[in-house]
Amino acid sequence: MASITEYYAGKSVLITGATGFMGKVLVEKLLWSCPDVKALYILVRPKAGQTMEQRVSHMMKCKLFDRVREANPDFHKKIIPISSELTQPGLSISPEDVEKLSACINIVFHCAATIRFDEPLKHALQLNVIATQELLSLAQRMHHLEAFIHISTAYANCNRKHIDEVIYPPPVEPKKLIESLEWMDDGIVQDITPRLIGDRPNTYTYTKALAEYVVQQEQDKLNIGIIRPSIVGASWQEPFPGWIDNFNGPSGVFIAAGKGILQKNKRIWRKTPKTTLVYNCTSGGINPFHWGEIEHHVISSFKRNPLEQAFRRPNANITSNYLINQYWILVSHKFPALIYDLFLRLCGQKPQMMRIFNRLHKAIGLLEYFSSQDWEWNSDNISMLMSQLTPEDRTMFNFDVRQLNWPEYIENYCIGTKKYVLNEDMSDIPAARQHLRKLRNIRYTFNTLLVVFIWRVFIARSQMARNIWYFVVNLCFKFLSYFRASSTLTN
Ligand SMILES: CCCCCCCCCCCCCCCCCC(=O)SCCNC(=O)CCNC(=O)[C@H](O)C(C)(C)COP(=O)(O)OP(=O)(O)OC[C@H]1O[C@@H](n2cnc3c(N)ncnc32)[C@H](O)[C@@H]1OP(=O)(O)O
Ligand SMILES: NC(=O)C1=CN([C@@H]2O[C@H](COP(=O)(O)OP(=O)(O)OC[C@H]3O[C@@H](n4cnc5c(N)ncnc54)[C@H](OP(=O)(O)O)[C@@H]3O)[C@@H](O)[C@H]2O)C=CC1
Repeated sequence: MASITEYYAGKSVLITGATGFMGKVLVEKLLWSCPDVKALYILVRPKAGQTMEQRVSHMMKCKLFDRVREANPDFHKKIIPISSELTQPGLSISPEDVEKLSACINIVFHCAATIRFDEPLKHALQLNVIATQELLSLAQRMHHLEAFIHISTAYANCNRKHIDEVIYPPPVEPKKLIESLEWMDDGIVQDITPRLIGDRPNTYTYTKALAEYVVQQEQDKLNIGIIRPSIVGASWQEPFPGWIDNFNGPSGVFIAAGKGILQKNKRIWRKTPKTTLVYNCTSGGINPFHWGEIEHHVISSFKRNPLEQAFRRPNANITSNYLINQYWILVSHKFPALIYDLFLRLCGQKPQMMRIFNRLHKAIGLLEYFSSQDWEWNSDNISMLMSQLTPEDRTMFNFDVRQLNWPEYIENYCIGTKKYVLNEDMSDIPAARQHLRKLRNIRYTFNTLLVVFIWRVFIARSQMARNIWYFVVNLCFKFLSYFRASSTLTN
């Protein structure tokens, strides 16, 4: 049997979403571990004032590609960008490019998607479902296609508690939904979205479930693999530990905790042979790690490697009680944010803390569905795949999460958010630690002053408080006199 590296030798691969988080990692891994791959065709759109070419050249300068660049400075020659806007008919690929792709592509990886949890249904449907249909049509025109790999999510069927590696019946026939949404204006679609998505939390998981069904419909014509990752965080080992470039999933919450703007949070739990092969890529069943443990390691990691200019010391205590949670949001988030914004105003600066907290609460609210429940994923196909690999491939393409050391991983993850998301320098750590010590001293001083103030108010107003105070002071004096007397006797 050929090794994976041998399999890819001389092959042409088409990748959608190559400019995204997972797509970039895939491109890097193929270039590194399959150096004889013939070409990687990537579908890219112009964006944010940058042309397709500028975006690709910028992407290839990313630190992620350091080892590939070192091994082969001409690696960019293997990356062939194809202009494409996935929401347009025919993916807006030019006829010449369609011809080119039809003639040469051997493997397709479909990574592109909108992963926003608040995406309007029409747009999520357009990108996650209709674009997938369009890509499948294109794939059928490819004369040498060997596999179509669709990246889904382990949460596509999050309305179920036990999830097997099968395609479940879709919540609605995608074709019918597409037809009916076509004539509706955005307002109506927004109104009926909660009814349509039913027991799923957002349009993302809903449209990803529809996309799986759409892909499955082509199983007689194509060799299909559906990959369902759960939560993808920073890189584990390759190309180096801790690479991450976005705030998605738990990353934004980790950063918020590190910056000290997440003091209390709602209870979060552990997440714990066919023509179409589905792979549930999850770790909960084989190497579980609880959200509570993650919290502990994130906080201690950020205490060792603090983020710059933290608002407060890293913290994120977990509570399941709604009222306590609301209390802490008020006392620990809104009140300090108001004071800080007032301070900024007085200094002639723009207030920003309240805006940051509001955004954070919105994000936490959207993530809560996933962090507060448990799912059980069957991962037999993943185990089967692992058992079929040669020992060399198992090392080169290691996805055995049993070997993952969570505390070490979380440490690298937190450092990764500092270095690659916030672009902070590791040499600033002593100054950041000094800043944390200053924050701790401010907190101690503030708490002491607060206690003294409250006590003074009590003493002024209550006879009982005065009596207690005199009793305690008296006790202290007696203790001191006893201590003095006994030390004089010993001498
Ligand atoms: C210590 C605690 C330990 C416990 C932790 C527990 C955490 C629980 C987490 C559970 C995670 C579960 C995830 C489930 C994943 C499903 C997996 C998938 O399939 S798919 C993957 C899952 N998909 C997702 O995760 C997507 C979830 N995200 C969303 O849906 C949206 O971002 C949003 C609705 C949350 C905010 O929308 P909106 O308000 O419109 O804001 P925009 O997005 O437009 O960003 C505007 C700007 O702000 C920037 N920025 C963003 N966040 C932060 C931050 N935290 N801070 C600072 N900045 C942040 C952002 O870069 C941007 O900057 P720029 O480009 O302008 O310069
Ligand atoms: N990240 C995670 O935790 C998980 C991700 N997944 C799945 O993995 C896949 C990749 O996710 P991830 O890399 O995190 O997502 P990103 O948001 O980082 O990347 C999305 C990619 O899709 C492209 N894209 C979006 N809209 C269009 C469009 N209209 N036309 C052309 N390209 C477009 C983006 O291009 P551009 O740069 O131009 O915007 C980008 O390359 C998705 O299918 C997602 O469902 C599954 C489970 C977990």
